[in-house]
Amino acid sequence: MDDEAIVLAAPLVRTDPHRPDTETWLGRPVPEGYTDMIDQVRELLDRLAGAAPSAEVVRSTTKTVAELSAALAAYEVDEPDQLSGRLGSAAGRAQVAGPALHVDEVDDERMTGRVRFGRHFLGSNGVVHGGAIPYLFDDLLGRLALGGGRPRSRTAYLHVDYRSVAPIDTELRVAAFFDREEGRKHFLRGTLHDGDRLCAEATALFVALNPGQT
Ligand SMILES: CCCCCCCCCC(=O)SCCNC(=O)CCNC(=O)[C@H](O)C(C)(C)COP(=O)(O)OP(=O)(O)OC[C@H]1O[C@@H](n2cnc3c(N)ncnc32)[C@H](O)[C@@H]1OP(=O)(O)O
Repeated sequence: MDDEAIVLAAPLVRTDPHRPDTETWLGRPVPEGYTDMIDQVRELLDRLAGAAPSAEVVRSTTKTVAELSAALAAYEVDEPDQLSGRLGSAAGRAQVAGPALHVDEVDDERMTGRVRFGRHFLGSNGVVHGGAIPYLFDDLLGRLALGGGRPRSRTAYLHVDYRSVAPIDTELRVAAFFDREEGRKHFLRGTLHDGDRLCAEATALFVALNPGQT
């Protein structure tokens, strides 16, 4: 097994000091174990990306996943009642489209945290897919854009510079900064580091929505 294969086969380790099992959403308690379920789906996506299964395992996995989809379909809700992507203190807001981002510190102007991209986000050679990094920055900067009592806003542009490769299955550091405000325009920037090494940085404009604007 070469070094790259060893990295890709490393055990999945996820710890979430902010596990929000007691969190409420829309005044109702989040079902116990909800974030564990999301973690398991993340792990499933990582295992799926990394597996070359036998036909028998393909058949049984297809059947099991179809059964799980049917079970969840019975609980489908409209967007305002959705939990995934809405749990602010859960890793990655409990949204599996992006990586499990853990926010460590946040104030009105700054946010820091950690993120680990699993095998699901592999591009090639043990490196995170380039498309996954803008997702991370949009989410990170979008959250800070909403901080400090600022109004809802949408990303007008997001510019990402890839400075060096970002490895998967590695805890990376993220930081976001609220740079300045010009009327409805909010300028933010973010960084992604592996240790002291800068992997990527981003600048973004978020435009505050006018009343009634979706
Ligand atoms: C718990 C929840 C946490 C959530 C975190 C996740 C956050 C995710 C955030 C998103 O991803 S939002 C989805 C992606 N973005 C969009 O779909 C936005 C699509 N675009 C729009 O809806 C509108 O173009 C936009 C609201 C951004 C702006 O349209 P408006 O009609 O409201 O504003 P307008 O076009 O008049 O522009 C206002 C100012 O911004 C400037 N501007 C707008 N777009 C720009 C641009 N692309 N580049 C440079 N400047 C831009 C524009 O020139 C102008 O500058 P001035 O006031 O100085 O004249």
